[in-house]
Amino acid sequence: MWRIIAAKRKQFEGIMAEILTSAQMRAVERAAIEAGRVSGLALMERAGAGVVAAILETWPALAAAAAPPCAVVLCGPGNNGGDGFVVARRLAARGWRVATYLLGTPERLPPDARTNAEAWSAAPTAHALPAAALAAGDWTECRAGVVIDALYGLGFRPPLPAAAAQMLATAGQIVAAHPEGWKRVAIDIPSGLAADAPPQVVPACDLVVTFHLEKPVHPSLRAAGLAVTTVDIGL
Ligand SMILES: NC(=O)C1=CN([C@@H]2O[C@H](COP(=O)(O)OP(=O)(O)OC[C@H]3O[C@@H](n4cnc5c(N)ncnc54)[C@H](O)[C@@H]3O)[C@@H](O)[C@H]2O)[C@@H](O)CC1
Ligand SMILES: [K+]
Repeated sequence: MWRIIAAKRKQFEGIMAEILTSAQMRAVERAAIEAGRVSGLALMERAGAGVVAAILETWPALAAAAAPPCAVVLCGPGNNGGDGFVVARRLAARGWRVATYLLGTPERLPPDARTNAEAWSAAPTAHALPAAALAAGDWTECRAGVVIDALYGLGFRPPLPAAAAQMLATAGQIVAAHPEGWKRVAIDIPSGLAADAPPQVVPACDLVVTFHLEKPVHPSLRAAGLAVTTVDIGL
């Protein structure tokens, strides 16, 4: 009897070990950085590289298309936005047509995100109305592409600001105009959802790419039919 309970408990702990809360994930990252095993910047580079690899693995036809695909990258004010700038730089290096839209100002980005914003563009632009700038972009000729949601990740606390909701809605219109060719990818967590709680509403998204281990929100997203990929960033 006790052996069965002990075995069940071990099994339960095994399942639990596959998920980290946002605080646990931050603690793992901090420990790796403080031990000198990796820098925050290197982790961000691995995260962005992992997102690009997941995109190419999920949709190989995008990379094989005759015309270069497009990427619309929505970057938020924190390190999730920093991941977005890494993705932008890496997709552009592959010949994709890439545009970034920053919610916030480059000067107020945290250091690693700012470094990547500047590596992407010597003069990263802040749009007073990112959704309006996004709507003004002409994507009609671009039959294949991705919208990258890098607005908020582990640091998000609801509610979603209206400006962010507008950016997601406007980007959603680009995807809706090309139902076959464009995909939506969320970095770490679809923006508007809290990492540590089941979602109230499951957003439209074709792929969620998270890092190291899933967070409490991810199993519910998978259960709702969303594809969730976990990338090893060497932690
Ligand atoms: N070096 C690092 O710290 C790494 C971070 N990673 C990425 O960084 C993310 C976490 O970064 P952060 O901790 O900066 O958090 P986020 O980028 O998720 O967001 C934090 C920012 O959003 C703002 N914010 C949160 N909720 C808001 C609301 N309701 N209204 C308005 N503003 C709001 C905060 O004030 C802050 O400016 C992860 O999800 C992951 O994508 C990965 O790149 C791995 C390495
Ligand atoms: K996100």
